[in-house]
Formats: sequence, C-alpha cells, structure tokens
Amino acid sequence: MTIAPSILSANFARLGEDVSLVENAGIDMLHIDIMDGHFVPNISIGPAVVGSLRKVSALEFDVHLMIEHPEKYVEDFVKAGADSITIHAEATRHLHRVIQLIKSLGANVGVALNPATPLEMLTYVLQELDVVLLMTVNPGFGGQKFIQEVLPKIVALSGILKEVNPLCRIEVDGGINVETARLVSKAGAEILVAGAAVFSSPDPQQAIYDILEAAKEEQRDNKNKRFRGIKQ
Ligand SMILES: O=C(CO)[C@H](O)[C@H](O)COP(=O)(O)O
Ligand SMILES: [Fe+2]
Repeated sequence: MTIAPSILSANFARLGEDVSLVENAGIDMLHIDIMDGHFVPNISIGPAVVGSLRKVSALEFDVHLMIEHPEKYVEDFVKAGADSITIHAEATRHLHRVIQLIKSLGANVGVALNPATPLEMLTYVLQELDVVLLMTVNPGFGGQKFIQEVLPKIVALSGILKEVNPLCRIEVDGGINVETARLVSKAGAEILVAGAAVFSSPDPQQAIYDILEAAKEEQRDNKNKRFRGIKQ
C-alpha cells in the first residue's frame, strides 16, 4: 500500500519545505499534478518546477499529466526527473503511441481514466501498463468530494488485472481521506493519492500515517476474511 501526497494542495510559496515534511513521514512517492487549462479548467506547474524539486527530493515522482497533446511534453518531464508518467486516455488520439514513447524514455507508464470513462478504453493497452489511475473526482482541482460510483470500477479493474497484468497497480486520485481510503483499499486500490487531506491538515505527517493505517487495516481484514472463507 502506497500513499502519494499530491502537492496540488501544498503551499507553493514554500514547496520545498512542504515536500521535505511529507518525505520525512516515510513515504516513497510524491504525486505531481500538471494542468494545462485545456484538458482541465485549471493551470498548475510545468517541467521547471519538477526539475527544481528533483534537486531537493529523492522520492519517486509520480507525474499526472492532465494536458492535451501529452506526447509533446513527456520527454521534458522525464528529463526534469519524473519516474513515472501518467497520461489521460481522454487526452490523446494516439494512446498506444504515447505509451510506447514513455516506455522508450525509461519511465514507468500509467494511464488515467476520468470517472465517466469506461474501463474498455484500456482493453488493448492494459498489458503495457505499470499503473492504471482511476480518478475518483473529475480532474482539475484539489479538495473535491470523492465520487462513490467509481468503487465498482476499481473492483472490476482489479479482477481484470489479475488475469491480464498482475503486476499493474491500481492508483486512485481525488477525495481520499481516512474514510474513503478504507473503501478504495477494500475495492482493490494500491496507490492512494491524497492532497487536501494531507496538506490542509494541521499535521500532514499524522494525516499520512492515519490514511495509511486505515487503508492497511482494510487490506488485512480482507485477507483474514478470505483466509476464513467469508464471502466479501
Ligand atoms: O489530480 C488531481 C486533481 O485533478 C489531484 O491529484 C487530486 O485532486 C488530489 O487532491 P485531493 O486529494 O485534494 O482531492
Ligand atoms: Fe492527480
């Protein structure tokens, strides 16, 4: 189970300090949201900021591109220090080609789906992926309410991946807190992005710990029930 704090809700006037704070909580992965004002109605940061953070952090950088024409920019983000690049299936006409491009640059590759986008979009690329990111809010802003309807989608994807790509991990993004972490963990998510619940908390390190514990508790319960043969 991995908690990836999203810096979208950090204080951009002291971004390095906020990243160090969560890094010192013992996390492995940092989620970096890139928005272009076209694919989503908001603008965030570009490769220069990713490059600056790379100099001060050893975390795995999970770069979530909410941009049109991602093929134009993936190389810049990998050069800036992205370890994994996630593009939106809705944002390109050439999904297979962009996936190959990201792999050729040596980064892990993920594809994100908006809440209304069916899993079938990924049928012919699933074997190529390290991560599928299921959005649990409509992308564009931090601090939104979790969309419950995505839960059966997580369950369905989890079943499909067991058959076709067991190493591919399910990431969820949007509205994750202690309560929703339990729900997505039970459904099969393994990477939980959390922005507002971490950085808007008075104690971000404690918030990370609480979310992680809630998610792990749910995982343990699931395993125990399976062991005892109790139907979920
Ligand atoms: O991709 C995103 C928004 O498009 C963010 O990663 C996401 O919203 C995280 O923020 P929060 O946990 O506050 O919902
Ligand atoms: Fe994100």
